[in-house]
Amino acid sequence: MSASEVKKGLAGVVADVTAISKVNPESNSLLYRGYPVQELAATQPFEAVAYLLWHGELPTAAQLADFERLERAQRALAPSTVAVLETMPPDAHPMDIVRTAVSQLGTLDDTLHEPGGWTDPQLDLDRSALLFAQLPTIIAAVQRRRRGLAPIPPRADLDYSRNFLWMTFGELPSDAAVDVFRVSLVLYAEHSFNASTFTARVIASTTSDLYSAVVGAIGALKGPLHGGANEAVMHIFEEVGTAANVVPWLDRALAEKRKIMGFGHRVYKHGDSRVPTMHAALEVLLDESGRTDLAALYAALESEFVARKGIYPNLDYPSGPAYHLLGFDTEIFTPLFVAARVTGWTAHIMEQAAANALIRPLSAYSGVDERHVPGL
Ligand SMILES: CC(=O)SCCNC(=O)CCNC(=O)[C@H](O)C(C)(C)COP(=O)(O)OP(=O)(O)OC[C@H]1O[C@@H](n2cnc3c(N)ncnc32)[C@H](O)[C@@H]1OP(=O)(O)O
Ligand SMILES: O=C([O-])CC(=O)C(=O)O
Repeated sequence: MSASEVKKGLAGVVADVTAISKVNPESNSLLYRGYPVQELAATQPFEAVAYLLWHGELPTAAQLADFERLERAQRALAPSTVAVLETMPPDAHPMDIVRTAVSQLGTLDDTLHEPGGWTDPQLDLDRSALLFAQLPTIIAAVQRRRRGLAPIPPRADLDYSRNFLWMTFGELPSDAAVDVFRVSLVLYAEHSFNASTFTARVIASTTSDLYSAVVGAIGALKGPLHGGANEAVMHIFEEVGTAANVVPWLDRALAEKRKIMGFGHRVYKHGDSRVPTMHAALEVLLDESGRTDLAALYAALESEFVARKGIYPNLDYPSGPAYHLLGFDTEIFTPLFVAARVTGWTAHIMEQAAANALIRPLSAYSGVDERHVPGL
């Protein structure tokens, strides 16, 4: 294997098949189990999208009701999970806290000790549902602790999106704002072999357990070239300040060869299929809040960067400011991505396990030629 054969970053490499989602950069479309993501975002509760990703079909009304009952019944954290959250330094990055909490959930799962329990398909489905139900409780508690506030217990009379916002803020925004949050979760849920999902599949391919694979995926998502970009976008807005500052700021940033967060994508080169839907959702919040300054800054940075580089916004560009306007701290944005993407990750972990081959590529050696320890 020579260095010239290397596909740096595995760019363009088809690593396996998947029936979970199809990203098509030519038609700028994204299908979850065959359904256009825009149609799901317009019509489905996030619970139904999770069900679709795991089972391959949208739930019937009875199946959705059963799943909602299960999800609502599992939201409360074990006292030991609450204790783990409380021992973490309050100023630790929320992604590190969430990663640690998921790892701790793995230690509570006795079925991992059963013969074959690590990769049992039914147990993996149960574990996926548990993570789905508990991540909002964990993330809301982390957000509140950052503000010196006690956690708010989950409310079984509220659906997933409403309960998440309730546990975080102790009040509910307008129905329109709740819907923006739901739309963001649907759009973030799944995106084929992105870096965090591929990480999860690599870990699953060793026949390790689902919690370990999700912990690894969280680590991969944290990076600003991937999920961490939604947080980084907000830092950029803060740094630029106003729409009038965009041109001089961009002159400097590009001269320094900085990456502008929230723009560019490995697969989509003509725009991200999810951005128009998320941008429309963001506009609802911009209108509600009267934040014409942020709307102007958003538009100015986008048009100036696209004009100069021909590189388009990705989903993190509209999601970052949307989460800001919903009231989340910037450091909580990527954990929100975790809560959404755990659905896709776990669907992929189960798909990998069902038709497994150890993922172990080759490398081209570029070190020194063979040599020998002196004196031998
Ligand atoms: C939900 C998600 O995870 S979406 C991705 C979120 N990540 C970001 O928003 C981070 C900013 N974007 C980037 O860093 C990149 O666009 C990536 C990592 C997402 C994709 O990268 P790749 O497919 O590897 O493209 P690559 O980095 O090679 O970019 C190609 C060229 O465009 C430039 N480029 C790409 N994105 C950007 C950007 N956001 N700002 C400035 N230049 C950029 C690169 O510098 C490179 O230029 P060069 O050919 O002169 O060296
Ligand atoms: O597909 C990717 O490489 C990154 C991305 O947009 C996602 O994970 O949603």
